[in-house]
Amino acid sequence: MSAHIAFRGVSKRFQVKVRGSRQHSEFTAVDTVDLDVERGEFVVLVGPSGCGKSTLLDLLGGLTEPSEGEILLDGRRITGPGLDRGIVFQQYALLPWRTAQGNVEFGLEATGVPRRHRAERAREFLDLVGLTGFEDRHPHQLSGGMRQRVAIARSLAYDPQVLLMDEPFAALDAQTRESMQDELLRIWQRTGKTVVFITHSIDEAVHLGQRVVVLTSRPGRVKETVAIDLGDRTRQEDPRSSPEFARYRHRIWDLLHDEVSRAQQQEKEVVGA
Ligand SMILES: Nc1ncnc2c1ncn2[C@@H]1O[C@H](COP(=O)(O)OP(=O)(O)OP(=O)(O)O)[C@@H](O)[C@H]1O
Repeated sequence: MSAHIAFRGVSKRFQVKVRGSRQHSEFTAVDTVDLDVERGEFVVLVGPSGCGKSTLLDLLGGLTEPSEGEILLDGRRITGPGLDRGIVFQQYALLPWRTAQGNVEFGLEATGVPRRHRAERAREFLDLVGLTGFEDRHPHQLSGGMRQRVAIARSLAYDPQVLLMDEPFAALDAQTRESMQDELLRIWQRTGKTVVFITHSIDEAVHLGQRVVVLTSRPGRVKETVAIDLGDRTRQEDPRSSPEFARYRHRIWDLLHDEVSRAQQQEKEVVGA
């Protein structure tokens, strides 16, 4: 059987202006990526800054098209955005003039959910992310973590098969971030969504992922995929402090270390060019 999500030889090149000239050159951001994700899986992508993580997620979201190769969702080629994929970015992208409830309902307006069901559905998903009682607050009346919960509720409410998350917790303080990670694991267990998650944090990757995909420095390729076998983290007292957790953290750190050094060298070369 074919995978739920399949990247098949996916490359992405951008045209960039050559400095001091009118000419353009091609810049390879992502190079021949092959990756399968199973239905209901939680996959985390890590890699040095600029290695093409967001580009891969944008491709999967259909926000941009591959220069080569294709991405299949249940065997169908992705050619644009769709309600089968929900995206949560680092910045909340909420409508400031709408309440939490209104923001979640907004996500449902495009899906043809009848008006009378929208309010009920929005309440249900706000409850799922622990925001019962905050329905009538506007984004500026909510904390960063709460705003991100609204964004997650909005994405989940229209029932996408896949949740794409681009550093969704990066702007949060350490404690809020950890509790959001646990919240997300619970939501993932309850909803059975497929999650593709980007992070810079090795701890976050190990805590959340069933598999962590380590990408090379630019152009992004799959360097190695690490299967994480830590059991159900939501049932453990302090899962981040176990020796197994430390071993996975070190393994991924090791894989990333060389790539980050290479990426920093590349940056210096670009600045010095
Ligand atoms: N529209 C674009 N035009 C030209 N270059 C682009 C474009 N979008 C991204 N890039 C370049 O492609 C490379 C990959 O960018 P991308 O944002 O995917 O990296 P990333 O791994 O998500 O980075 P970070 O971890 O810093 O967020 C970068 O060098 C970036 O400058």
